[in-house]
Amino acid sequence: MSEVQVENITAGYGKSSTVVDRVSFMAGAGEMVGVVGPNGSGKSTLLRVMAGLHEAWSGSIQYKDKPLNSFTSSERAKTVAYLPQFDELAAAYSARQVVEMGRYAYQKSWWPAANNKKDEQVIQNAMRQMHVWTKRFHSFHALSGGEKQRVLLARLLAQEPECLLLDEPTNHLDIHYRIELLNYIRSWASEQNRTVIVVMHDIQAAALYCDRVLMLSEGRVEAFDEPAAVFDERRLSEVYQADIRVSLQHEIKAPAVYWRPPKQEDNILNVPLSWSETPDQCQAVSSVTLNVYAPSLKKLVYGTVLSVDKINGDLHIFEDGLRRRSAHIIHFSPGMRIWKKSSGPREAVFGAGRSCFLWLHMAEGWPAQEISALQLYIQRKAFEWMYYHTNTGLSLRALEEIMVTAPVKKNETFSEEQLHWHYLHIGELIESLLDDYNSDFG
Ligand SMILES: Nc1ncnc2c1ncn2[C@@H]1O[C@H](COP(=O)(O)OP(=O)(O)OP(=O)(O)O)[C@@H](O)[C@H]1O
Repeated sequence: MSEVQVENITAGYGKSSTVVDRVSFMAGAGEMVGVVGPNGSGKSTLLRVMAGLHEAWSGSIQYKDKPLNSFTSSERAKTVAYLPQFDELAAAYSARQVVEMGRYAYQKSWWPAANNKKDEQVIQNAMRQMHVWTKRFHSFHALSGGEKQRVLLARLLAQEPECLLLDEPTNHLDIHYRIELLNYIRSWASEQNRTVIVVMHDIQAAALYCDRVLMLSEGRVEAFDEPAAVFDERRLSEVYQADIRVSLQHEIKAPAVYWRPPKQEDNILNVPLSWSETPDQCQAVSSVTLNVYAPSLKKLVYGTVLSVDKINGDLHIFEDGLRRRSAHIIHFSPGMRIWKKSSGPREAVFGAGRSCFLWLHMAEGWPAQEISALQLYIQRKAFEWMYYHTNTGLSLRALEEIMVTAPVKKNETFSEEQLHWHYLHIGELIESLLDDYNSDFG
């Protein structure tokens, strides 16, 4: 059983610049742990410390309860194999000779020693696994970037270590080999009960393949947990300083992580959406029943909205249908109008000019925990759809302030197929509402 324990590691270069700051985590046998974080956050330095190639200022590393600094060099080679981010071999070795280097720790004389049967078998297997056996007589320097990377990985496998430390192993690999490599190291860890620690820039791959993820930011541990817990979009956006989105992927039970190029600021009208308790500016025309989740209130409010044919300011939401209990007001930009679909009470669309957004609503009451998964799923898909396919004029943040709820019955539960159905149809539903809206107001 292999196990890696990193305790309070602080490391850096020169005298003062701390690059890795009190990092602790552990990885168990059979586990694949991804190390993610922005450029310069200390990932490679941490890996070099773990490989025993860079000395930490303080803290300790243990493999199977044995301190790294107590290993002999051949014990270390049999325990940990490290793939650096950049590895340019100076001498003109053949691809096979590079892989043979992985057997160094097992040989009794100086390399290149005559390989025994076992060495031969391990070298061949490793090269075949990495699809470079046919390249064995080629000069390492004459290989493509991806072939070099696969030869270097074969060298690590030939080392037969307990733990692989890989610094961006999918560098230079095309999608086919990237998937193949990740599948391979994933099963190498699970089937042989060994450990993989892998630095990854591809967050989506980390979400798909890793059991746990260590996120570093400025040398410190920002999070260490399962991918779904670490890849929170606010955290990702803050750490990477980018607009990163995460949504549920029901088919593969991993979060889908993606990013967007920044939008031109002047294309976004940031409508201030806020809530208040007083209904005095209300212009009531007729009433519509809505369920609205107000993140700022952290609860579902449902009841009657006094719909108005023109909203030049505030939309009021009451917690009861009789307009007695506290009302909440959403402030809209001037000129925004309300439009009600005539065919039924289930949808209401509000918009300004050609833009609009949607509320799905139902009068049924429900316990928040039962609705939340479906509700969050649908509202995210709906807002994504609106953001990309319509000119709402609203920032995504503003859109998110008002959430879509779905028609559900009390105590109803949802299968994945139902969720999927909602996902597929929400776009069409919005599209048809938009068509109606545009023919009325376009
Ligand atoms: N040999 C070195 N000497 C001095 N400073 C270094 C050295 N190697 C790295 N650094 C500095 O340490 C910091 C962390 O570097 P490191 O390579 O560990 O980060 P990283 O998270 O792996 O980055 P990247 O994602 O770009 O590979 C950087 O600011 C870098 O400039």
